[in-house]
Amino acid sequence: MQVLAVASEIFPLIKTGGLADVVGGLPPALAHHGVEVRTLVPGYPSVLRALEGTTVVAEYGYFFGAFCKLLSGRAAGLDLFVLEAPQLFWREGNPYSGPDGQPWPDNSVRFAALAHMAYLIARGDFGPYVPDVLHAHDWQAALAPAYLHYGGRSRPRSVLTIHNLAFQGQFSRDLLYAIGLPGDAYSLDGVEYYGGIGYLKSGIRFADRVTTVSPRYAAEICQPGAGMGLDGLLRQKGLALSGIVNGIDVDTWNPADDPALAATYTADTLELRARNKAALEGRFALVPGDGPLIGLITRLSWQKGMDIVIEALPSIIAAGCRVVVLGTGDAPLEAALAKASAAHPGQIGVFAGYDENLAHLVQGGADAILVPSRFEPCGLTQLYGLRYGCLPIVSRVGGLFDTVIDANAAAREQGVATGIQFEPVTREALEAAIERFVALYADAPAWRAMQRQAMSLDLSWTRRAGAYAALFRSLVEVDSA
Ligand SMILES: Nc1ncnc2c1ncn2[C@@H]1O[C@H](COP(=O)(O)OP(=O)(O)O[C@H]2O[C@H](CO)[C@@H](O)[C@H](O)[C@H]2O)[C@@H](O)[C@H]1O
Repeated sequence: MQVLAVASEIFPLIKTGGLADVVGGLPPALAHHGVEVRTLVPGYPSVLRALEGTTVVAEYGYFFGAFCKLLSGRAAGLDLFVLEAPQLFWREGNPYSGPDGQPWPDNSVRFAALAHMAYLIARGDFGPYVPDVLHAHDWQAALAPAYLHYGGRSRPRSVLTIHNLAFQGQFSRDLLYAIGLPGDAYSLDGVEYYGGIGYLKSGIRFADRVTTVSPRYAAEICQPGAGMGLDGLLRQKGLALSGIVNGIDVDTWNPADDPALAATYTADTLELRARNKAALEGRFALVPGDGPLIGLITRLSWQKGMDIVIEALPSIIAAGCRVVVLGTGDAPLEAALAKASAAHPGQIGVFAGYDENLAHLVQGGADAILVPSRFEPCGLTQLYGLRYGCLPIVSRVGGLFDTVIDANAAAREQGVATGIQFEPVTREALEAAIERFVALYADAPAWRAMQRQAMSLDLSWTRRAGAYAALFRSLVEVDSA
């Protein structure tokens, strides 16, 4: 079975967050289930530099206002289609925003072009390649099912995966013709969304199946609040909406063989983690010690609950913990963290930036990974934490709820506990969770047992990809029945 995926990020070529990990991790895992994936991505500089065995599939003098080529080739072991359109995508740095941190003003056109190219490939313009299923990720790709619909095509079937409902891609209605949609598409039952054009809304409306990245989040987004304006439409999808928990790349994230660590280790050699902890103390200029060390690896944003962490930092330090933060994002949160670090020298270390290797060292050296999100579709950092025996302290939402088993008395008795959950997302609840963490950590045999349990879980994409393969097959089998 052939699947055409389309997305704006793919690890290891271009990444701003978890979307890239998923888009890069799924294809090799789906191959084990007999599903061949080719992924269409924009021709960013980093993608074009990595592309090998390139062939030109098609060339357009004028495509969404730009000269463009559709390339095919391979990079980092992935089969790719690349939309090379220098006017739209030859921009270094963040794929969505300029050096001033503001979204590129032409994002509407850039990602409509991407989705439209996916549609052209999907409908068979570049045969013999014709996919059985089109799999679009997030708002940047979400117009593709709408193009299929307005192009009069019901095949191939389409799946939209929502990684984060907070990013919806809403643009002016004046763009309708410029992005190649007919006048009648602008209706409540079409692409219209609160007086504009909603890219994610269009994908939800027209995809045959909508998935999100955990069952709990799939249920949450059908409610007002977490539904962020789309809950009504999502409720209407009924059984066509489901949640599939993300896997992780267990080769890239493997404590037994991780070049970013000072010392590699397994569940049987957990004492070696101490060397990573020492390396982490060095990197973050912390006072060395045996006391509990909490790590955070995150976008600094409201979603991730960072304002609450900042409020709670004095009590977290007073409880005897040290904290390292690896994060980038909202300037006021970055400033507040720098201030907290200056107020608690040697206790709070902050690296305001993006550093993939340092993320691995945090997972390999910290005792716990804190993920206090207000909402979290799945979350990957807690999964990496489980794999590294860096036990997650998480809010009880979305994928965090689905993937961490709270260390309550019953769970500990049965030996299934893997972390700590708390609710609501408030300073008080977080502080109470930290108290529980400190007490659990002090009971070294119990802590070790939880670490071993966490590290024994199968979090691999190979396992999770089976659910996607089954979904794709169910769509194709309906057709051939
Ligand atoms: N400063 C930094 N330096 C280095 N690495 C950093 C970093 N900040 C973040 N990262 C990395 O970026 C990724 C973040 O992934 P998450 O899933 O936790 O959140 P994100 O909100 O980006 O993803 C969205 O999509 C994913 C994928 O579906 C969902 O899991 C999630 O809930 C949803 O919000 C991880 O690989 C993490 O290690």
